[in-house]
Amino acid sequence: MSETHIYIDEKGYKTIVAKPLTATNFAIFGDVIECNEQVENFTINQGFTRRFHNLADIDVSDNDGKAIISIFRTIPLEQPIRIGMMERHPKGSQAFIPIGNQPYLVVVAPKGELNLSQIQVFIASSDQGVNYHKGTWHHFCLALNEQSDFLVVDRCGEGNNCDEITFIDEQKIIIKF
Ligand SMILES: NC(=O)N[C@@H](O)C(=O)O
Ligand code: NI
Repeated sequence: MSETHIYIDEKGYKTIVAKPLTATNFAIFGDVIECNEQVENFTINQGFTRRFHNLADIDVSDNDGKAIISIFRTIPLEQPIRIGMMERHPKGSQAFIPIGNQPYLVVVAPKGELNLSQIQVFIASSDQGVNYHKGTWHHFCLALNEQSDFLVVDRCGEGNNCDEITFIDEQKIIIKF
């Protein structure tokens, strides 16, 4: 990825404009969990259910880890939201599936050494979940508009599974959408 997504706004602040979340534009970061005709789907349960099959790669087995399900009840940050941290989970994937009806923000950067110029921001609909692949840099869960619940599937196990980087003021990035 060459071009940066960051520009300097009229007040001199680093700024990123959020883009709509699609499986294609999120592919290097992880999976988008949604029902659409592009994913494998078939009817089950005597035709009363359509199964949208195998939507995300849940990768939690490092160091005998296991998958757990939690609910993150999240309140929105004050706007304009200014990104001041990024984290990654080196031992496992982490999936967020919205339970309510609100959109939310997804802030990511590619695995490896964190490169601030490669941060991307997506706005996800309440019909879309995301699964961060192991090592994908991301901001912690970002609700929009109102308190929102997310069903979270991630790893429980031995060893550190959360590397966090806090930005100095000049590195912080405002999100516009
Ligand atoms: N700390 C924690 O469990 N949450 C973060 O990993 C997050 O991505 O929200
Ligand atoms: Ni996380």
